[in-house]
Amino acid sequence: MSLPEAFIKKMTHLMGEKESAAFFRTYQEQRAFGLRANPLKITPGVWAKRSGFHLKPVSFCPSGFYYEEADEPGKHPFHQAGLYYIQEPSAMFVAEQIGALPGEKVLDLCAAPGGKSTQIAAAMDNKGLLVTNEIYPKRARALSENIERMGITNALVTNETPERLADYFPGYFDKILVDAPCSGEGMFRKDPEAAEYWSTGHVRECAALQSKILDQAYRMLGAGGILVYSTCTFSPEEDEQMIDSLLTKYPDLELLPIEKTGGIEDGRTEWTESENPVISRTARLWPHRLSGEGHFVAKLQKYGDRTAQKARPAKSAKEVLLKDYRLFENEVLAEKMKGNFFFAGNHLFLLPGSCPDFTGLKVIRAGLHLGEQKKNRFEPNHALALALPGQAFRSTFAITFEDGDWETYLRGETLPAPAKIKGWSAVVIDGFPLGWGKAAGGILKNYYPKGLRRRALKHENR
Ligand SMILES: C[S@@+](CC[C@H](N)C(=O)[O-])C[C@H]1O[C@@H](n2cnc3c(N)ncnc32)[C@H](O)[C@@H]1O
Repeated sequence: MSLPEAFIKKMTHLMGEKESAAFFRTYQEQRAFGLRANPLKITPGVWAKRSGFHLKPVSFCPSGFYYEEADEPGKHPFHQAGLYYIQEPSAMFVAEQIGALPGEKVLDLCAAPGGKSTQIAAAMDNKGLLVTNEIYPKRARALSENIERMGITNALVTNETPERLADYFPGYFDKILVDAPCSGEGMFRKDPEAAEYWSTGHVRECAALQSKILDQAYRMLGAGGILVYSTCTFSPEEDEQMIDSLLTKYPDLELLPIEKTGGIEDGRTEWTESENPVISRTARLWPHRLSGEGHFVAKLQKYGDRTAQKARPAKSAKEVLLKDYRLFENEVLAEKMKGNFFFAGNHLFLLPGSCPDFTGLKVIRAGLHLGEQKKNRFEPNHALALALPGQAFRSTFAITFEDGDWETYLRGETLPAPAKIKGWSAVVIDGFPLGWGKAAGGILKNYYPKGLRRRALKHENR
């Protein structure tokens, strides 16, 4: 592939002749492909055995695997069932650094399409609150779809600017990830368009934007809280220099060490003006040092005792309004749902535990979308099928990968149903829910969402 002249010159100057030669050689080689098993649905070990793909573990992510391009995991129905997320291998290192725990309040500020958010949510085991935000509406919708597919029930998906979010949540979060918009130098192999768009001016613009986003992240971080900053670019202006100036601007931030294995290297102190040795605590993932693309990661902590601020809790719907839902639940689900129910118009959600009042924020998904209250009846949402295990449904319509009915189902067509299956049934592939169907008179009506039908059958690497 062809690289911008000014980029070649800059990297050669920074790295020296010998190292830059090894670095540039990677652009002639094929990149590595990765996917991450979804522990909310299957343990990584079991997944590796069942997948049928050619998998090798990613050393720095316990649920991560390299796959071979010919495996085409984006076309497999297990992808639609949310058993894994296709993700560039180096990117998997970032969310591991957050160390999110069940019950915490975590923010992913620049989250679409959701690679890191889905990894963070898995670490939280759907407990606590994950605010996952994206500034652009279309990308926020893609993020929301991925949150749904992976069976995540503790997320508020927001479509806000960092400024508006910070006005709403000052000092609120235990942990924040800023996976910043950047000049994307580390992704030139994966996304050659980024190379066409590259210029030294664009690097400067990105750095200015990142600094503003970090200011807002700092405002939202509680005392004692952890902030992880990452980019997929090599430019020191967006990486070490960004962290150097952040430490000067906010003396109550401390740069924490990152454990580096599997070819991950220290950040380059010598590429900052201050040459502050602490900068070496940051991490660089280089394509010539490991099997993956370029990334930079820094982990910081705000001094002080853990005193993240509290917010007013969201108001929950009265039980009397849940009558039709409860009838549906009684008929279709094996167990009764507990927690804070919330109506947005006719749509019913089960909110994440300790969910704050989000009136006034642009929220496009609030916890688990249970379904829609229709006239005198309740219709389940796709998210409900994907959030529960196969055993959670009283009636299931079972298909297998081998029988091929999954293709008919993902195209949105009806299927012949055995007479014993009646009403709402979860369509399960090899035991894993894929979506809803409704059986009557020997036919299974298809409730696979229209917007997903076409996409479900073509390869997508988001
Ligand atoms: C590197 S991508 C995030 C990738 C994502 N974390 C993942 O793992 O899938 C950066 C995101 O920042 C968003 N973004 C762009 N401008 C922004 C801004 N001014 N404030 C916040 N986010 C912004 C982009 O739309 C993009 O989705």
